[in-house]
Amino acid sequence: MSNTIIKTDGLTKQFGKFIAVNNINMKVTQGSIHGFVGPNGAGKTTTIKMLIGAYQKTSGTGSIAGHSMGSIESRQKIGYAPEKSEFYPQMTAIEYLVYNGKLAGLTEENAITKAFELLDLFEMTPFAYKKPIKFSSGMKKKITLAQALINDPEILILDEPTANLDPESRMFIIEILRQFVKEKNLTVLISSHILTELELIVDEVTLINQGQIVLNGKIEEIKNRFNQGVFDISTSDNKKLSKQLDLLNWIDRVVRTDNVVKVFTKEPDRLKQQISHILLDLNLMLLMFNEEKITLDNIYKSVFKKGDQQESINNEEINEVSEVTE
Ligand SMILES: Nc1ncnc2c1ncn2[C@@H]1O[C@H](COP(=O)(O)OP(=O)(O)OP(=O)(O)O)[C@@H](O)[C@H]1O
Repeated sequence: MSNTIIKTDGLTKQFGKFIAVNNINMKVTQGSIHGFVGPNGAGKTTTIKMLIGAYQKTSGTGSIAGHSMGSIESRQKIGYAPEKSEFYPQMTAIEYLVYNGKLAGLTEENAITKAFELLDLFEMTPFAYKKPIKFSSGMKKKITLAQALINDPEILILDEPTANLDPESRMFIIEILRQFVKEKNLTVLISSHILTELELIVDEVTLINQGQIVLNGKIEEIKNRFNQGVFDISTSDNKKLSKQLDLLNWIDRVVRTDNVVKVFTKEPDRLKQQISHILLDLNLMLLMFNEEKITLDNIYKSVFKKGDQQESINNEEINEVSEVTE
């Protein structure tokens, strides 16, 4: 049984006449890593700022762990790391973390203990008494994340946490997040315009474009929905196999190359069920049978291509794809 910890209903934000976030329905499951993905200007930061209570909504509702978005109770549940942190020029890393810990309601003693624990976790202990303003972007990002974790939040909201980082720092941060989710049942909402790196860690995803949600759901369900039904098959006689498959009206296309028969079908399960009978009838030996797995990146590309053609996707379609199982 999974619970929804973040939920929005018709959430909307207008800046003057411009609708930055347009009537979005979004669900995030407790204990999941949820990718919030869309191109630049899609409305990710605006949505996040409403969720953390930094922006007033124009209309709609949002709840965080059962509390109204923006309320003190909801804010206490959240740790937030902005895309770019502002550091006070004179503050050292430890002072910055303790200051933020106290702002989040910790006693000085607890804030100090927690700050040193987090510096250790992010391998930043040697820099405790140095000033973050002078750090590299990777080091600044680690301090920003440590700040977001200082009050042991239930929900961590990260705006572009790995933007402008080298691959090693990205993997380091991703690993720490993975560890936290596993150990503390933390829910993580990560916004990014790059899907490939998120693909490794996210359980769920929301795709947003031009202020509207295009897709919201669990990765496996989404992948199944977009399942292409493309198979690579190799047998002792590929010519014979492709001739036979070509005769079947539920097979859309068969392409034979030297070693492989590529098969396209809208009925992938039927092919999986029947392939052994087909081979037996033809007296063929199976050498390879692979279903091409669709990547999240391909889904992203196909969804945004569709979005471009349609300008926007209407609400009925959004409801059809908004299915994070409760
Ligand atoms: N304070 C504001 N006043 C007016 N327009 C704004 C304001 N903040 C954001 N916008 C506009 O709202 C839209 C969504 O911006 P937002 O920053 O939420 O996008 P984003 O998906 O986070 O993009 P990025 O990945 O570039 O950060 C953009 O067109 C942006 O120009």
